[in-house]
Amino acid sequence: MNWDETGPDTGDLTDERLDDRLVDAGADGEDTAVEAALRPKDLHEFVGQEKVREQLDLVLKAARARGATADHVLLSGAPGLGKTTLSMIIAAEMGAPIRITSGPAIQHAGDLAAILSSLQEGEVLFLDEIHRMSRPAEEMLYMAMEDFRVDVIVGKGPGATAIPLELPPFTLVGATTRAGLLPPPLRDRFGFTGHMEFYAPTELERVIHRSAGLLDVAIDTAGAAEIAGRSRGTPRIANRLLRRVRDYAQVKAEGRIDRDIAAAALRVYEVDARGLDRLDRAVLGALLKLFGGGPVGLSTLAVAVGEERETVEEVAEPFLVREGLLARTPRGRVATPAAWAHLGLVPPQHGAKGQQGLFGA
Ligand SMILES: Nc1ncnc2c1ncn2[C@@H]1O[C@H](COP(=O)(O)OP(=O)(O)OP(=O)(O)O)[C@@H](O)[C@H]1O
Repeated sequence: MNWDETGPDTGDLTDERLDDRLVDAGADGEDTAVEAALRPKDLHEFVGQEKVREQLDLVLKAARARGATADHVLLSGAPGLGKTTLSMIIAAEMGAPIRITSGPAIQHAGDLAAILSSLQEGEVLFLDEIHRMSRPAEEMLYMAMEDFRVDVIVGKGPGATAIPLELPPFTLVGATTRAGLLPPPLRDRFGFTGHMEFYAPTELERVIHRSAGLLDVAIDTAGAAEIAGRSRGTPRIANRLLRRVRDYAQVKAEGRIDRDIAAAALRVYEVDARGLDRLDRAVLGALLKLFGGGPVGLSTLAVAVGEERETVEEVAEPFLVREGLLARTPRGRVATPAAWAHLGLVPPQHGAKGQQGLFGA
């Protein structure tokens, strides 16, 4: 591979393109529809996350044995790792209904009071992105979680009065991508906290085989391994890549997925063997080819790939850092030896490093 063949061609990395990123761990419209069908229905079917599963199993069994409502549960972890799925499993295991809402949807304490006061006894309330709730709603939640009671404020100013409202016992399942952002008083009110880890490739293979079965797609072991290796440790991405590979297999291979078909399909969709897409490779390519592997400042790197600073920092970099391909240092972004190897390039010899330090952070 040389520079002339692979210069960072970033012309069409528009916002719409970013919305369509196959390797984005967030849910899109198509996911929402299909995910309902692919969600495991009980803890037994839920793949991986052994620790969380084992601990949660105990919490739920003990609550059932006591005939009590389960303790409040906090689930933390990156998008697409199964927090919503687990909350539904908690409700199913407790034989309870579930109400699903999210922090950003609750901007006023009154919004939360309306939801809480309409819960049934034992109901599971799933609050996604709990760290994004407004402060007054958060404070109302403290009392609701601890005492199953809220104070509804009626009126304004000096004449305002607090009317206490008893709530039925319920189980709050809070989900957050960043447990560290939760104020300690909120974190402390959860009886159980489960941290969801990225999945190992073998676990993702199991997710893919399970989903292929539900979607009635024929896939062999090597085909599932090929998709798993490109799924960035995330079941949502694994399921999405499986659906795209299925499309390709239907058109080109009578619907059967093996290693070659999976690899060929994902080449078409520009997801490489390690799960990097076009944006990731453009960032890495610019860092290596234009700046000799860095250090280079984030703004300079962003200009080089024709993207916003935030896009590079928030969309591309987290996975590159996680994969050990890029490091954020006080002097700027630096490529690791693995990055050179991944793009099939040879790092410059020491003499060529005269550029270092020219590009500020
Ligand atoms: N452990 C698992 N086993 C099998 N499938 C899983 C597992 N975890 C997640 N999935 C599948 O991945 C998809 C995404 O899961 P889910 O919606 O629960 O993720 P999430 O962590 O709630 O994401 P977000 O934070 O973006 O809402 C679903 O289709 C689900 O079926």
